[in-house]
Amino acid sequence: MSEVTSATPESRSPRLREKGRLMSASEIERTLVRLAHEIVERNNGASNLGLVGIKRRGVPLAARIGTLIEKIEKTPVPTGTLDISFYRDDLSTAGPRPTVTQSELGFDVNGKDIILMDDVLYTGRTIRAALDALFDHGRPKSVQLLVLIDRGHRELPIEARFIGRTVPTSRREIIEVKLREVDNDEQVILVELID
Ligand SMILES: O=P(O)(O)OC[C@H]1O[C@H](OP(=O)(O)OP(=O)(O)O)[C@H](O)[C@@H]1O
Ligand SMILES: O=c1cc[nH]c(=O)[nH]1
Repeated sequence: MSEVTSATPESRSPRLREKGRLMSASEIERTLVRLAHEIVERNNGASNLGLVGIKRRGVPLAARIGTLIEKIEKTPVPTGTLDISFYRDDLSTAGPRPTVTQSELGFDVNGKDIILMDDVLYTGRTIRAALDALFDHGRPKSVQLLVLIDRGHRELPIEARFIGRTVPTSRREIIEVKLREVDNDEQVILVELID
């Protein structure tokens, strides 16, 4: 039986089937606590750190990890946001009017050890674009990548230093990260494309 969801083939949404929950809200929270400790341990403290979240879900991750590091080290960590939609190398497939927004980093990245954060690492193209955007703001001492989920299938030589969970996936699967600040829900689920 074929599924018809709209008048034209172009506007049909792919059918998705939920395969299971990978992380609950409390598992996400515990993972972020562990990652905050790892960041501090591997950087000998937090004094030279700057946190940068990639819109959309990297932003609440950076904010939460910033709060956790502040609790551990008793010092605030500069935290900013990158919106990389303008820098993606696949704009032609991103829709007719991709949004272009100014990034508000809000602190000087020069000489800092930057922890760049996103929810999912897949092909690596978002991170490549984020690095371009970041270096438009200055020259950090280092850039270390943190992702909540690494699902494999890299198309570029990009690896994360801090990983919440490594999830082997097929290309027909999608990881959906839901965070309360963005989605009014909190979990990570695995879904499968069935169209
Ligand atoms: O490694 P990549 O192949 O670049 O994929 C990873 C990116 O895909 C998702 O963003 P998406 O473009 O779906 O936008 P969203 O964050 O607004 O959901 C996710 O949040 C990562 O940023
Ligand atoms: O599975 C994926 C791939 C890219 N981005 C996501 O959010 N999930």
